Amino acid sequence: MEILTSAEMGRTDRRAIAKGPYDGYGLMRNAGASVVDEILARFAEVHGVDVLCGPGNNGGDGYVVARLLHERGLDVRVFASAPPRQGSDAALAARDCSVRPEPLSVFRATRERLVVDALFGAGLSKEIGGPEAEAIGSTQAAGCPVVAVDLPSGVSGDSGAILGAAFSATLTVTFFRAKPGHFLYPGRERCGAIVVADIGIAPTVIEGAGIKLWENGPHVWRSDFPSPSSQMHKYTRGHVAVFSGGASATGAARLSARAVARIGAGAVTMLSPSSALLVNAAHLTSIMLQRADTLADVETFVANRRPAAALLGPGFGVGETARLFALFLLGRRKGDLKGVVLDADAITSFAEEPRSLLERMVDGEMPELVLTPHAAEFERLFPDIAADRSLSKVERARAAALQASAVVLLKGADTVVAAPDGRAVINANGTPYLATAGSGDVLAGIIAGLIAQSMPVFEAAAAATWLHAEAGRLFGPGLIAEDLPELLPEVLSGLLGAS
Ligand SMILES: NC(=O)C1=CN([C@@H]2O[C@H](COP(=O)(O)OP(=O)(O)OC[C@H]3O[C@@H](n4cnc5c(N)ncnc54)[C@H](OP(=O)(O)O)[C@@H]3O)[C@@H](O)[C@H]2O)[C@@H](O)CC1
Ligand SMILES: [K+]
Repeated sequence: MEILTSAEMGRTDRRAIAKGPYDGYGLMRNAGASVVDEILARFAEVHGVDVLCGPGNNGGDGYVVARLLHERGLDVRVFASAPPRQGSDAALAARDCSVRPEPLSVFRATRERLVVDALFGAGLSKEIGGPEAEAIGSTQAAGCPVVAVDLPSGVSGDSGAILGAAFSATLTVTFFRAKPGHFLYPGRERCGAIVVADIGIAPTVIEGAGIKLWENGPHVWRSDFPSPSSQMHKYTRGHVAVFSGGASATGAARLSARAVARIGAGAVTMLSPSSALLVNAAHLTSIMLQRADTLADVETFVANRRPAAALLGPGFGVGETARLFALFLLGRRKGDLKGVVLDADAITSFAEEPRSLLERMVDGEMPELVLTPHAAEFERLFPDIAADRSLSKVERARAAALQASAVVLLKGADTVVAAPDGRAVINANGTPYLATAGSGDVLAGIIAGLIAQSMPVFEAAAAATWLHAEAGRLFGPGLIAEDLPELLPEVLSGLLGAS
């Protein structure tokens, strides 16, 4: 499913109205009716409903909800912060609603009554204060259920940021398509359950509108997902080079290598410094092992063994060696090396001299780059982008992707993957159990393994994020990173079997 910004949704509304069959008030009636359907389906025991209406069209939806619930015999009260603008669709909705509005300043939430939050939606333009903030405080204190119309008021639809104060909804009903603020934190945790309602806008209305943001899922990348054929041998299924750290830091790279193998790459070679060869040898079976202390060692390996993808960073150590190896790999030709994944220490290694990475020579013949920073690593490599508080997480990842000519996977509970051409996904199937040591090493391995199997890099990074999260969900409590590669076969069976 596409995710639309407020501006894109506004354009979509206008196009839909121009195309028909619904005018603005028609769409608003459909929107209100869809909220009422959800309320009746989910809160059957509620008899009293307080509908809080703002001055814009979000408030207009609220008047429709109030009218329909009143017509069904529920005890409905309406509290309005300001009257709708004359001539607006909201004014029509208010006119048709026979429940007389009271001023929002007299509203006090009670535990037994449902609150419908129709104060602000897509048009939230400044911090919430005054009676609206008091209404939010009173609702939180009462602990009553809250149904948010479009967005919980106070949550920015574009960034998920909270402007002053925001409702914590039990349910949010949004229209046509979800907005970034439904998926990006902190907004996401304020939405409760999310329903995307059909209000009579045809999906074709956004065709050609240049929407480049999606909720991550198989629909985004399934057609590029590798499926092995009987004609393949282990090297055509992709050979991945994974770089190990020193003797006391080898576990991270082994987690990565295990994930590379489990995601279906045909062969994995661990490139290890001499100091760690014995430790790695003691732990590896199907994964090959190769000594690599110097750049010359890496050059020889790449020339002779031609890995399809390389992963550098997990447990590797920060410094000159990481920079040297990374820039060498990125200087190959794509025919020899499809892609390079730089994770963890490899990202931090460029913090002091980002230009050598960000301004490297790039042409279409060079290996693709995937960067997988968490927030702190992102800040080290892209301090200016990270400092710009006006940017949403999606916009930050996109700006970084453009600057680095790389796919950027910005981690978190709401991981965003962005490509230099502006395409981006927000991941929504994560679980808190994934926040465990080594989890990121496994993710990086899955990406490298998919690239080696010829999956395009943006799709590979998006697929890896989703599969990794699915594995985490499958295991649940008690998850450690070692479990994740072992769960991939089951996740893959579900994915490949279902299609
Ligand atoms: N046909 C359609 O398009 C459809 C639209 N639909 C519905 O319309 C909603 C969007 O409507 P909208 O654009 O009127 O914006 P909305 O969120 O109601 O607020 C704007 C008003 O609030 C004010 N305001 C903002 N922030 C404030 C603050 N902190 N404190 C105080 N005031 C503040 C702002 O003031 P201003 O910024 O102009 O000064 C303006 O007066 C959308 O979310 C969906 O629910 C559906 O019915 C389907 C069809
Ligand atoms: K709202």
